[in-house]
Amino acid sequence: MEQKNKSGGGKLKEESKNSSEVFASCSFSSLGLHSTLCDQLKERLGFEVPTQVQAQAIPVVLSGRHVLVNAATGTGKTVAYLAPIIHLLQNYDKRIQRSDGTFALVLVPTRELCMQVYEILQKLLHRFHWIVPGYIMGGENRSKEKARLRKGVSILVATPGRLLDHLKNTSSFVHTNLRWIVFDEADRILELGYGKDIEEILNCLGTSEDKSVTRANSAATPEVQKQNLLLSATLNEKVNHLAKISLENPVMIGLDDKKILQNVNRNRISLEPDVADRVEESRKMLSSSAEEYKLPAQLVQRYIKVPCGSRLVVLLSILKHLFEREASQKVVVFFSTCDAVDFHYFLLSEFQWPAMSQSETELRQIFLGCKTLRLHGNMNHEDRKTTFQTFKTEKSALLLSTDVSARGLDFPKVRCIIQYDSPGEATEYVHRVGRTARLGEKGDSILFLQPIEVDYMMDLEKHGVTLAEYPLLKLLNSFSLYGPKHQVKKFVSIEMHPWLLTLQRALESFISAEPKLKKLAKDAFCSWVRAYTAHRGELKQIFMVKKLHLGHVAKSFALKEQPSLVNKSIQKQIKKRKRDDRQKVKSKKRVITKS
Ligand SMILES: Nc1ncnc2c1ncn2[C@@H]1O[C@H](COP(=O)(O)OP(=O)(O)OP(=O)(O)O)[C@@H](O)[C@H]1O
Repeated sequence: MEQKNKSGGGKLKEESKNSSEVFASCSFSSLGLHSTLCDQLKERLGFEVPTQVQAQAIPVVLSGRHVLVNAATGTGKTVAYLAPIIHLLQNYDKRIQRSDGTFALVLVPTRELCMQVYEILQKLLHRFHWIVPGYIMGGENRSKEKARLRKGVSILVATPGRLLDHLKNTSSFVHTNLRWIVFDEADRILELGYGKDIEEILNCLGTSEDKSVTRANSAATPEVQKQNLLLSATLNEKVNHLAKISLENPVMIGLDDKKILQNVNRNRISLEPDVADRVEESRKMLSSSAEEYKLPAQLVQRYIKVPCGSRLVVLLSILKHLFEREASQKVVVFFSTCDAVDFHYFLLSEFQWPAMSQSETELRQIFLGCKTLRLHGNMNHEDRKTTFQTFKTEKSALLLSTDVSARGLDFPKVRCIIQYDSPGEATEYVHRVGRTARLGEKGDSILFLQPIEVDYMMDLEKHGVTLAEYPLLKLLNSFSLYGPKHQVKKFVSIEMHPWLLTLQRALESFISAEPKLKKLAKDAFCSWVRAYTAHRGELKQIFMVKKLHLGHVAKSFALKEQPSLVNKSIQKQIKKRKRDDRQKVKSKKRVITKS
């Protein structure tokens, strides 16, 4: 408390600085939005003034131009496209009707994001009852969706697979009046392998590269002015193609001239002041592998270097520290696989502490006394929905998740993001950490790296991401073992720290006594190694499976022994790689001796 008071002045200054970086100094109505819509923004969502990205994007969308928006996570991109679309729809001379079908389509990569955008839409449309919001997504009941589409949905939020399904099979789905297509998290939609679906969708809707098709059709039907919008905090070369086939002379927001110039210099491209050329330069920039990503300036980013065998105990220690330091706390931990999420979820929900109490009377209690939730793609649809809503509303909770939560989800007040398993692509790093430090709020992120993986930081640095080291030893020394603070004796390395050793022993005996958990640990071990072998491209040089010590990996799942049966195929792969490498070295030596 004292500390808070001392730093109060600084904190206030910092907050107002953050706020001026995030918010614009104008009002929603000055951007041209209808007064009722401005009231809704204020009353239903509590938005007083627009964010910077909203102030830039809203007038452009209102003007009818195609747009590509690249702005940091948590800067308000959702309302930047929803508000102007609603304004234009309510402004039609003749009020639109349900029988007119769909006017705007918002494509999103995940079901959770679909629900989130739909909820915001509902709030904004409260006083525009003739504009009907709706959503369709994988996992939902198709016939109910068909019925909704038959009645008519004016603004439809959808995941690509399910949308294509209805475009092909629901004849009563009216989309002849479609005017807007929004790709929210455009790059992720494509990364998830929806590229083909998107092309098919654009073909079905008559909005593809061959713009003549649209024009030819428009001769028969009254001309509908089409407008497409692409948004993401990270754009990559995959978006290039989508931009090419779906955007006509777009306005680029967030791709500032300085960055374009940097890229022009890097690639020795000549820059013309003309808009079309700017677009082309920006596209070239997007395909550059070293694009700098935008991260919230106030986000404190750290890495923690942990030997493989100590990963689990260090994770538990950090979580314990976070939840004991602040009882009201929201934390997300990212894992690479669904099995890993399940294992850690059950472990954290059941692991009791102290496992070996010194006195008979000492009570054992759950190690981590916080509400723990999990979210991944293998869960059933209803459980996913419940977790999503619960984590949104809880004041204090821990969410264990795969990358299904990494994109676009807006969980209020998340204070810390832990990337326990590496995100792989730098874009995923950006989106994972983007679940905290939203809209100028404070946030911390911690990236776990094994000593053999530290080169990953160089990969992040290429994208303008730099991390400081987390003070692990200080944290470990703060734990007391059975009552009085233990004496920190000299120990050779982190993994020999008495706190970690005690915790590891406790976890291992707990797991070995619980067959259900042991099975989960083994499954998680296997899929973790499989995921590790699946890193792509240059990352394979950093995350080298042959450098892993599988016994230590097993230890990180609290297994005393490395599972032998289950990972035969993986071991074969590793042995083969080692053999190949040895042969390469031998043949090189031969070449050298010959020459
Ligand atoms: N003008 C505003 N005033 C106050 N809060 C706002 C405003 N605009 C957006 N917000 C809030 O900011 C948060 C982030 O908004 P949003 O989810 O749209 O960000 P985003 O840029 O799409 O993030 P991501 O890249 O992670 O998808 C949300 O909680 C939203 O309610």
